[in-house]
Amino acid sequence: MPRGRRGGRVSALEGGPEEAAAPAPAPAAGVSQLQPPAAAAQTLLRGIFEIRRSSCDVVLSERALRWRPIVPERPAGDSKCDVQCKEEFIEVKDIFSVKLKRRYSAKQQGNGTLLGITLFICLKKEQNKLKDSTLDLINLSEDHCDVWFKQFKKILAGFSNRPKSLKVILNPQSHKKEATQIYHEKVEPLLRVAGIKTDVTITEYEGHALALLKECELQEFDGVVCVGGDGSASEVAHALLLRAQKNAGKETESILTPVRAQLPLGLIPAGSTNVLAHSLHGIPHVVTATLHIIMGHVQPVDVCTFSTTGKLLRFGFSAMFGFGGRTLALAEKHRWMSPNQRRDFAVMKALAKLKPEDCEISFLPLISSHDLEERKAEGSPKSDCNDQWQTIQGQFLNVSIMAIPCLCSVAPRGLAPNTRLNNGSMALIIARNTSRPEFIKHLKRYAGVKNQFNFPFVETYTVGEVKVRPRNNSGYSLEEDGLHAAASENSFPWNVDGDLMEAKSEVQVKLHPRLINLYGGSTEEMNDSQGTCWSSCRER
Ligand SMILES: Nc1ncnc2c1ncn2[C@@H]1O[C@H](COP(=O)(O)OP(=O)(O)OP(=O)(O)O)[C@@H](O)[C@H]1O
Repeated sequence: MPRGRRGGRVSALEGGPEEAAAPAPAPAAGVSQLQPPAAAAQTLLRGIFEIRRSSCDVVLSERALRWRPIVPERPAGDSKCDVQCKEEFIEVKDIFSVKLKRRYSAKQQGNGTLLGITLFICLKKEQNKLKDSTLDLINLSEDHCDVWFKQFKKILAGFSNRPKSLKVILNPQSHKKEATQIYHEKVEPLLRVAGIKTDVTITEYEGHALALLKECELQEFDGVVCVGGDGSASEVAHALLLRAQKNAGKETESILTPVRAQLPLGLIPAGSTNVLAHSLHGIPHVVTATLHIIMGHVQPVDVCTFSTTGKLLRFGFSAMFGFGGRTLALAEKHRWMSPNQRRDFAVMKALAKLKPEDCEISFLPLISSHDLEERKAEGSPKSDCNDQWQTIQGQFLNVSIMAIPCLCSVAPRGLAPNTRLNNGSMALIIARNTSRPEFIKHLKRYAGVKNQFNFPFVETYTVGEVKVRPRNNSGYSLEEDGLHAAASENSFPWNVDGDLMEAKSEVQVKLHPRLINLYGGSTEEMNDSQGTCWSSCRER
């Protein structure tokens, strides 16, 4: 029974004062550079566990858990030892749960046989992906494991930014109706392991999330999670922001300076398009999104208000007018088709009927950070806005106004690659009237990585506010496209985060920096990451 023998060896060391503060052994030659920056942190516990079938000397400090296989000394010294003795470590901040590991047999009653401790870890993988993993620390001694278990629990309790209770809103109709399955198979098990309490509402109709969040008690929750696509995510974000205005005693009809949402929002991608989750996490990956929520990674994100004649229509993150709005209007009229089918059909139909919108577009340009620095150096006012509205008029095929990069499968760098989640500006991308083949070329360019906007008919601006005023009062009629559907008279379709918004006249889009916190890590930071210390240690 090798495990028993190892357990016996451990018990010789366990429980005594040496467990709490023994000096760390000198690192083997060539290993010291593997030490994380926290190497000097105070040792909390030291003991012996079996890890991946090797008996290891294990040291827990405030910042990291390190282990090194114990190899019998060889009288003549042996370079092989260097390889075998290499230290590995995980950072304590990557642990999201700890459990006692037990074996249960059919005949056994009670708690089962203690085998050790299991740590649940969040690993960074390639392409912004996060993955859950476990690390077993095997030791059969109840007392030994109890000391370590309590210490891990204490450390985890110190992560006050991690949610303990979440309100979950799930749209069972998203995409091909798989949101419920995704939640139960991939999300809920991880939330359970992390000890997070959940209260799940399955939406029954469009607008249910909005109605629910208007009234429901939210005090007991640390955050809200939406399982669905962009339409659901945007509805929940809008609802949280409306709720915050109401709580702050603000008039919700005409908001000039909205207050921030009180609770962070987590987005689990389960829709036909998952642009919001994709932009937030750099990848539309359910486990990644769930782990960001569990780890309490929070990002402040810029939000826009959409208003007409001074009245707030809604909050949102991105909008398209013209081709983007018409395509969505067509797709919505064909909900009976599968998501991919209706998207392709709508794009083809809108391209076939391609026609420009006669509009006036006014915008407030923002000064780039480079120019701002120059201004500061010259002692000019610090404002990043030049307060000078600019106006352009003409025939436009599409107008995109985006506060976030809008990453999606057809545009891996995003529909607005030059903006960031919280850089305090929006991208205004205008496609003026051109031939259909040229416009298609422009659309196809999104699939590449560069020169998306390198066309004579495309203009891009960095702005803080935009007003779009259609000059043709006849509005948009779906009947024109032979669909015989009742479109609202004199209204124009806007695509706001994948949701259809109809507006009769001028729409004003205003950016509000960092208005909502979303659960997610910084994608820049994640892209830079070279993987966890643990995995990099193992690869060396
Ligand atoms: N039970 C329901 N029945 C019908 N519609 C619903 C229901 N629950 C929510 N909705 C509405 O469905 C709309 C679209 O849902 P969602 O965005 O989740 O999925 P999707 O359309 O497949 O994805 P995407 O918007 O990313 O293309 C949302 O605006 C939401 O209000």
